[in-house]
Amino acid sequence: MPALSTGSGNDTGLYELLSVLPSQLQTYVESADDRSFLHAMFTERSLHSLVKIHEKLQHYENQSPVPVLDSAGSLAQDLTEELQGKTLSGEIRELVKLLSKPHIKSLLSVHDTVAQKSYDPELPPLPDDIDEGEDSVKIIRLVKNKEPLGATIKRNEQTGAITVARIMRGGAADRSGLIHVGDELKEVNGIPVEDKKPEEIIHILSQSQGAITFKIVPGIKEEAPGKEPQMFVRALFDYDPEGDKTIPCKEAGLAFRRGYILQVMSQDDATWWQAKLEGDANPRAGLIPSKSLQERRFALRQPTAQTQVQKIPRRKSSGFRRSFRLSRRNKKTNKSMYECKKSEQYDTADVPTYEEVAAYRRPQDAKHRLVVLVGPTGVGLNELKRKLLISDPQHFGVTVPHTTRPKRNQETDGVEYHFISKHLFEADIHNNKFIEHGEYKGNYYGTNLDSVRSVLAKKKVCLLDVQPHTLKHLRTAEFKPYIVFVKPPSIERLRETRKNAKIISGKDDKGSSKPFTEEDFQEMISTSQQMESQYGHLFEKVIVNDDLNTAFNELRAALRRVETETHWVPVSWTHT
Ligand SMILES: Nc1ncnc2c1ncn2[C@@H]1O[C@H](COP(=O)(O)OP(=O)(O)OP(=O)(O)O)[C@@H](O)[C@H]1O
Repeated sequence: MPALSTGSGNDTGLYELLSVLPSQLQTYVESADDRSFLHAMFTERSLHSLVKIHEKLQHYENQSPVPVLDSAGSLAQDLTEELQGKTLSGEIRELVKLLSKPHIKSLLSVHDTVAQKSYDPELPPLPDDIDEGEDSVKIIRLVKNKEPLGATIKRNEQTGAITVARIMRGGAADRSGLIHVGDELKEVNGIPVEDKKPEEIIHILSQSQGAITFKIVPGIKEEAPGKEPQMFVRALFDYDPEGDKTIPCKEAGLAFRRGYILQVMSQDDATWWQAKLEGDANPRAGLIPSKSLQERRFALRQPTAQTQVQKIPRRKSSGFRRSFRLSRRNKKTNKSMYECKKSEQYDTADVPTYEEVAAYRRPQDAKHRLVVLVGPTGVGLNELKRKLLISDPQHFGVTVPHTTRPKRNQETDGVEYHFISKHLFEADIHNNKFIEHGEYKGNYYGTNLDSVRSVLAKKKVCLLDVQPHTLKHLRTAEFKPYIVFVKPPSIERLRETRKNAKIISGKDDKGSSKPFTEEDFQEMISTSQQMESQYGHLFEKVIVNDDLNTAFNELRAALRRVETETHWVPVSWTHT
């Protein structure tokens, strides 16, 4: 039987073997199935192709081809230069075009590397002034483009040594894997750094382009490379490193605005975290104040903030909503009839720093997120709610308020109000079932959590407008509120747009309406500013109610997106 090797070029021994094997083996194989299996296997096309490749490889191995030249790359370049600028035929133009393609250039470069057998990486020459007694040093060469290095340094006050303080995740230094926290910097581009201030070294680095050579004494502790962390937070405050005197390196800071989603990459340092903007293609992290640092900063400013908060007066002089926003099905419902009793204190314990969030998309059959509208009195919350209800009464719904006052003849329980006993109402107050409640002429009125639940249970979008201090209690996994702040336009635009509008008078108990006064406009704007500064971190959407139809369309579109698209919500809302 021939050996499984074909030897020289045209020898077809292996093919012959493949063709005769089934008949040769026939006498040893009894089962017809096995025989047909063997036949199919030996006539299989892929087996024949493999044998062909084997043949070719053997052929070239025996020939031991050697490259004709080892500088195909430079030859191609010379040829291109020679041909350029001459009157060329179509074929030569095509050749020039081919030779200029990066893939061909790379292929030729690989060819030359193999031909020259120069497989070792090219290292920069070692500096010849290395002191024998010196610690073992690492010479690192990084090629720097416009991107910063992504590392911060510090000076040890006792020894004067300059060490790497932190490596920004995803930055150039991090990606190189060559520089680590704790490494001691000896030289940058041959310039000793021992007697230099960190700012001077940063200056040398920022001036350097192209290859930078570092002489480094490796630190003892090296960071273990970790997986990219996946913690996302919503920033609840604005941050600008330019104005931050305490940041170790302004250039390394990451600026952000309240509401931005940040991906936290490292919390190794208790004071300065590293983060990048969510969705940013740039892998390099920037420094941001850690949660605890921001809390400390807030606490230092707190005494003034606290007095300001407590000073916010009640509706009559401040413009905070004077009423609970109850269902307006009955136009006669007097919206100024009751005051908020207990919830005027503000919870100042919550420090707006960061809130951990996760991406959430409402499953098709799940209940809708509660839509909460907030804004100063007279801004147009009821008008917007009314327009939404009219636009799609099957889709949107509002809550029915509870009261202890006796039902009137024309009223139906559960339509204008849920009429309940004082005893029951007080029990519900005790059990924290009221979002807002108040008393008027000896009767209680209020918006009960169960009335929100009953709208949501009908698979409707529940529209609720509340005073902003109640938001905190509504922010639960059950309601997943989408909070929209409706804010007034400029005073000039208020004068123009509200010419025919009416505000419910706060001066009498009857809730009679009157045209807006200049004082009403000013109050609306200042209350809006107060609300935004105090509760702005809770608002997911801000709409300026300038032109009513534009504001309505913006709100409608935002609500559609809430129903269908992915949004960032507090991570606890996504736990089942
Ligand atoms: N963009 C707008 N342009 C003109 N008029 C408007 C606009 N938005 C609302 N209005 C009018 O302003 C008045 C007050 O609006 P609305 O009652 O909706 O305010 P509200 O925020 O619910 O106030 P309140 O706190 O007093 O209940 C109404 O007459 C309304 O029609």
